[in-house]
Amino acid sequence: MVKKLQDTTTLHNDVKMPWLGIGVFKVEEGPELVNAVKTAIKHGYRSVDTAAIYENEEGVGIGIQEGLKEAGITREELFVTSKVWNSDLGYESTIAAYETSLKKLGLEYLDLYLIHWPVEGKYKDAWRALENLYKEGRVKSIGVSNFQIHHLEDLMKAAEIKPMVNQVERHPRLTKKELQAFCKKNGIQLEAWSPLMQGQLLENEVLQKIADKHNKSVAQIILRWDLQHGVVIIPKSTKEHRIIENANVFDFELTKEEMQIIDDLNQNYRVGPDPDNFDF
Ligand SMILES: NC(=O)C1=CN([C@@H]2O[C@H](COP(=O)(O)OP(=O)(O)OC[C@H]3O[C@@H](n4cnc5c(N)ncnc54)[C@H](OP(=O)(O)O)[C@@H]3O)[C@@H](O)[C@H]2O)C=CC1
Repeated sequence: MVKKLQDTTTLHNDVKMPWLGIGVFKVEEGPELVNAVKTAIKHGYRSVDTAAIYENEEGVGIGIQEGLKEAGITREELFVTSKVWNSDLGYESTIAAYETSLKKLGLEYLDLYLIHWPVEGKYKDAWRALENLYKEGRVKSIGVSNFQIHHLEDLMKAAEIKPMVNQVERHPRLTKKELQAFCKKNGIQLEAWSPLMQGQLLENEVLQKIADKHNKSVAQIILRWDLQHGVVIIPKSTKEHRIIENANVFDFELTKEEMQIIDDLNQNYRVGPDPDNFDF
């Protein structure tokens, strides 16, 4: 059972990944971004999730440097994720994209590098690039994002190394039960993006009732539900009180019945694009 903010899950290559990190999607370069990353590290977060397409890797890098300094911890104590964007998928272009991300972040390596979207006809070459970066020791772990079961099956047929992580949209309205089971069976760690459904679930009455019972917020109930399902979470907030709130999910436990009630909220409803039907 996950007990504290700095607890980790062990990926199939034995790398340890924190169960909880901060996401920074849609946070533009500038002081708000730098502060969010710094504040998260100050409050004990040890994982940061960004992507080339967010166009904020430079600010994330500054936030990391300042956060490490203020918290008095080393780079090795932090887990940093970025993602290669669709237009860069390809062998050489993916390697080049990795270099660019490192440069922008001001880092010498990433803990996790992901293929952002499963662009047909492109993700296998990109995966070979990730495998080589990994084999050369230039990235600690590699994975994918927005991959459905059939994408994973297809990739694994050609792959030498199995993805360590699959980061997908997941929240109580989109529980992805089959994908979760598939990932578990194959030793692929599932990670939830938009775990709070971008803030759209926070008024839900069913969740509010459970929250009241535990004297917690709806956001905390959802995040706890993920953790108890063995899913890594990266909620985004730029506000200090919410950054603290979202990390305060290690001192209570949902009952089996409560877990089931939340599972039953599933409607296969997405806030983001469909990985089987996107055109970017
Ligand atoms: N791989 C992929 O394709 C994708 C990955 N991601 C990653 O996942 C991360 C999280 O997903 P994201 O889409 O940002 O959405 P989230 O589900 O994390 O929701 C973020 C929204 O909820 C608000 N919020 C956060 N905490 C609370 C709280 N405790 N109470 C009330 N409101 C709250 C935030 O506002 P405020 O900041 O004002 O607090 C923000 O508007 C991203 O930042 C990104 O790193 C996201 C989308 C796609």
